[in-house]
Amino acid sequence: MVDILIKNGHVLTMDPDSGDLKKGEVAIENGRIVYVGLSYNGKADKIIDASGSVVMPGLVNTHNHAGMTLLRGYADDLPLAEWLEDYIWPVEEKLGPEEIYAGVRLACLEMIKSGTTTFADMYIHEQAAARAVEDCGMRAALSYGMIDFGDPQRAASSLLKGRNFVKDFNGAANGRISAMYGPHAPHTCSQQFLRDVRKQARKDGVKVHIHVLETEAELNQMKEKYGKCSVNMLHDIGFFDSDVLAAHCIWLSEGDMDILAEMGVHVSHDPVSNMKMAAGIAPVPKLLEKGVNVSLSTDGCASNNNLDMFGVMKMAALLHKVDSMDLTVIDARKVLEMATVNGAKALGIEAGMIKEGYYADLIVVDMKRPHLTPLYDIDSHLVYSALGSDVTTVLVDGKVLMENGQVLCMNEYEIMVEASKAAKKTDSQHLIDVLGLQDYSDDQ
Ligand SMILES: O=c1[nH]cnc2c1ncn2[C@@H]1O[C@H](CO)[C@@H](O)[C@H]1O
Ligand SMILES: [Zn+2]
Repeated sequence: MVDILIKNGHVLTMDPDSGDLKKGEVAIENGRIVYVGLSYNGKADKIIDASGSVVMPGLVNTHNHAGMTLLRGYADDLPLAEWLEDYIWPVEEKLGPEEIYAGVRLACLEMIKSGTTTFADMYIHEQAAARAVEDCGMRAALSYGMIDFGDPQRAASSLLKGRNFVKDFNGAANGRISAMYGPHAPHTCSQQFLRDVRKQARKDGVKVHIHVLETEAELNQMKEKYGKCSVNMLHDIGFFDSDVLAAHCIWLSEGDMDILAEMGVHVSHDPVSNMKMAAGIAPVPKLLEKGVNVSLSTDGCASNNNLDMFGVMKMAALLHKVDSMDLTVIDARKVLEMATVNGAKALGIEAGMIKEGYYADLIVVDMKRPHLTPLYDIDSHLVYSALGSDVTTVLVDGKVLMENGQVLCMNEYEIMVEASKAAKKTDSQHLIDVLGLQDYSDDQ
């Protein structure tokens, strides 16, 4: 007797060995997939009928600042440096662990509702993020965002926070949480600090998550300070390895791409954020050609402004088509791979494919919708037509977090009220709070 059997769906395994199963069955026991095939010969405690739907691996969002849901729309349409330095960083000072907990709960709700089962995060008060992930049942690779700005005291306290976070949370929530080190970026962290973090991560056996060359300003700053770009600087101090997840990677030279490929660095691509922040266009087709593992991500909600990976998939495809003026440069299947297989690979988790022995992290996408009719090509629909709201059922670690559009792992209403209240801590003059436009007080 298995725990769950998913029947009657079109199973997109994303596993090259099994391919797609037109009417497949997936059996789940103790959080793992124990059978993928045409017909399971056995009983199950629970049957999920996926008729008219696609069953596929849950999406993996490899670069987020989940607590930034609280800053959604807080400061838009500003130059990136001004946005970060004059608006985002000062307001983050006002947010404490309770606010971040509310913000990450909101992020998890939004991610679950749009088919994301795992995310990688880098932010402040990350213990609160861990608590939110533990409570809601998602899987996550979390890191404490560390910045020293060349100040040795700040370096020491940042590293201590990062170390404590790794000590307390790596492997937490029954293994659903893995911890990473999260040095912010090569231009906001000193070389010595980056060396120390690198050393500590190797010692602790955990991965590293960092922003790399998001802006041309970073490239210029690095050239001025070190006489070389971020990639060369990091390479020269021995920072790179196959345990490094580098977000953005926009301003790369041909040589930089070769270094990333040679060192096995994973690149997280944020097409929506990059367009919104006018940061530039990452050379994704070239990186893929060189064998770099490129995954997809939303970035934080202050630069996206939502966490819908379906939107990210579509934008990833469109951006590189128009950039190269070549429609064939990236196809729907490649984008799906980036959002599932490649994401799981970057985070080192046995997910991203529906495969025996892998975690039962999967989603059901309803194909019987007006904007998905008629249906010629499933990959095409998932990337170019589907929306996060087409996801009806979500499982993580073999637990059903959402079923038929009903979120089971948290109270949606309560999460929105709590997040709206937490946003008041920003002291923003513009906040239309829970007593204004978003008046939930009379409901229920
Ligand atoms: O697009 C971005 N570029 C650089 N930094 C960012 C971006 N989005 C968020 N953060 C900042 O990274 C830190 C992580 O702990 C936070 O301060 C967050 O505001
Ligand atoms: Zn970021």
